[in-house]
Amino acid sequence: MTAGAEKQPEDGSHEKQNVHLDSTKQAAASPVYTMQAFFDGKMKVEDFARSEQERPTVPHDIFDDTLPVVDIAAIKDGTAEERRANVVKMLKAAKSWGFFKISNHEIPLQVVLSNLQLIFVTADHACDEAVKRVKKNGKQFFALPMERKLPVRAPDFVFGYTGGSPVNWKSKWWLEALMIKVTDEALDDMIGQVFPDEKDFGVRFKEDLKAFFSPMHELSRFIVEELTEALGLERDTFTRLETPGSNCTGRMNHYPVCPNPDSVLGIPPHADTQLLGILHQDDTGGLQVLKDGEWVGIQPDDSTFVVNIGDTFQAITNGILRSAAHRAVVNAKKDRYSTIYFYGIDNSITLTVPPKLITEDRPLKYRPFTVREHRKYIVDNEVPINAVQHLEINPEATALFLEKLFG
Ligand SMILES: O=C(O)CCC(=O)C(=O)O
Ligand SMILES: [Fe+2]
Repeated sequence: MTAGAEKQPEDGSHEKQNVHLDSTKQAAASPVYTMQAFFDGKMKVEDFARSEQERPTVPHDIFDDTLPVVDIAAIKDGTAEERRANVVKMLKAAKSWGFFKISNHEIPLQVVLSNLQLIFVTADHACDEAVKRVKKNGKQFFALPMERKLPVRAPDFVFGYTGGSPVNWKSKWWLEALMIKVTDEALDDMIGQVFPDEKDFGVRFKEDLKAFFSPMHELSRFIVEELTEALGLERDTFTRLETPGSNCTGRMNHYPVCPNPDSVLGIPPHADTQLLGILHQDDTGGLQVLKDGEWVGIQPDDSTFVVNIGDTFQAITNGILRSAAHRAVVNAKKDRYSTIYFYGIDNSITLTVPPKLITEDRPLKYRPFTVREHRKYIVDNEVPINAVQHLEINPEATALFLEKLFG
């Protein structure tokens, strides 16, 4: 998730990866995180234990293979019939599951793996020369000692390194994550901070990250626009709200192996904030989606990515698209890694549902909101499962709004 409670100018212009603070100041401003406390011996696995009702009932390696798979190449270059069939399938999945897989997306897996292995290494995939070199040098981000990772931490819990959830939260997360705002400035900040003495490596690292982020960005826009058009709106109704103040973020999650996986959660049930996310998970398994009240394990496979609708897309489509709750469970055998590209629109613009999506059968459900305020709500409330509900309006307010809108 890309949640945060940054205290920054309302125009969002100064939202950046805050890595320049000196570490003493950072330490004072930032919470201590659960995995950090665990690695330091200050927390035990038992301290991560969830209540009976919250515990994962489905293990990490039990999957359901019914998640729809959408063929992106067929939408781009297929016959009219193939295109229609896949767009219909995608819209249906976005409404019912809030999740779908995409195949033939034209982003070579190696692009994801080789550059992200610079951050974390999934040994099975370590075939690329660059990856081997990085492994040997021990430069993978997550393998760095905590004191080198922590300064990349942003106190706003949006961009930077977080070693779990803040220890003072009720919810104790078993993961560490790196969130990178996808701008040149943010990437330079992060790389300069982590690898200050290795300029050549830094340049290559950044090139590799961008080689991943750029096509993910294009792919995200394409999917958003196809869904928008399928809803009967102008194609760029939402993508035109993308600005430099948008929240397009890369997120890398590392779930360390856990001796007692049935009692903890990597990430508890939540929905993502932005318009959509595109996820790659390694072959371990652990992503689970709430579908019709049941937790469904999503089978890892290297030929597809997993796409999910975020709260912002649900709210600005008047609830037509679904931002589904999902969670990550961990296991006792092997570390797990996942990588997500989150596509977001401007943080500060007031978003409203397009009138075309408000009908007698589907009255206006969500009040005007900004992405920034929604993210703040999510963090302030420790990432609740159905955060989007706080954007709902009550019937009286709806009637007033509709009267204003339609006279
Ligand atoms: O690791 C996963 O599979 C899910 C991660 C996730 O939901 C998130 O980072 O928001
Ligand atoms: Fe998520």
